[in-house]
Amino acid sequence: MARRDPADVRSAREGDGPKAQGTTAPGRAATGGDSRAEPSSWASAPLVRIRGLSYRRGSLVIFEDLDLDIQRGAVTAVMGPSGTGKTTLLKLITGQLRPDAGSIEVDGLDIQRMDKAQLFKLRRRMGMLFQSNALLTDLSVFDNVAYPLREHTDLSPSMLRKVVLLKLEAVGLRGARDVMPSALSGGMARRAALARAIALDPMMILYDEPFTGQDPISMGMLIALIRQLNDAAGLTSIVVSHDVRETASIADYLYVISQGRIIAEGTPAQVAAEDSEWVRQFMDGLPDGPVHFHYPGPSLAQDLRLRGAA
Ligand SMILES: Nc1ncnc2c1ncn2[C@@H]1O[C@H](COP(=O)(O)OP(=O)(O)OP(=O)(O)O)[C@@H](O)[C@H]1O
Repeated sequence: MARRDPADVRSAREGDGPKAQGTTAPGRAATGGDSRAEPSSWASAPLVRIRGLSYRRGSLVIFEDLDLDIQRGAVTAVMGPSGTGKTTLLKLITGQLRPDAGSIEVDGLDIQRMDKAQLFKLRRRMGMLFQSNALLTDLSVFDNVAYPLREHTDLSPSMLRKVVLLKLEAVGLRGARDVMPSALSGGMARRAALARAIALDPMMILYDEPFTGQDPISMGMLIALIRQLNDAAGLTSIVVSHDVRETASIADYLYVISQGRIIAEGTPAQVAAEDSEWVRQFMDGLPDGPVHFHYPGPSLAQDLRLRGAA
């Protein structure tokens, strides 16, 4: 797959990229026909720039020669079937995993060249919302949000209190500050974790499956919140998800990943108009298609024969 430079990405967004028609292999599709305006901030260098990324787990190829940009000020969604490597991508961006090949730059810094101390410093500028929320169960909502501030700043108690209350206000949980995590609903727990993720005013926030396990009301609140926080706080957001409709509703730009490669990218309207069978299977939730139901392995007959022989 040819590598792109930012001009190619902009070109794809503007709809003049090559359009893959009914591909039978996962090729990248940059599609056209969108009317959504491109934020002016996208003109500057991307906040995250990934080039030629390859990553394996044993013999399993997770990414192969992947190029991807996260534009400043935008909500970028990375979507794809379960097990396709979305969480792995977030771990690579935050330097928790090291690529086998390729480069990952965050805010102009090559994370492979950073030592541990530099990585920790960079990670403080990135808020992460985990699938599990990772709230500290022995601490109240207030103290969970205060935790990173106590760890990483010298704020006075009164200033710290103000910051925590403002973060809780932003997610609608100021009134629940004394509640313990075990007494929170799933949606409230996710919002408390979000308040903690923004406690240190990160430049970027990474959401790992933020809508999983949420009822429709909580999901609606989260969708609105992700967009509002991004725009009001001047954040850059990466949303990793397989919830197609919800994610597309707030994203400025989408990447669809399958089998280690980007199979489509563009604005939600551009990706929705894409007609390759790989993209359609994912976007329309089709059980049959190029992504197979069965995990790769020997045929059933072979396996049964082997078992019989054992
Ligand atoms: N620690 C690990 N050791 C070995 N393989 C792993 C490990 N973590 C993840 N994998 C494998 O890497 C692949 C990508 O996993 P990852 O969790 O990134 O996928 P995902 O797209 O986030 O999935 P989901 O949508 O289900 O959360 C999967 O096949 C998974 O089994």
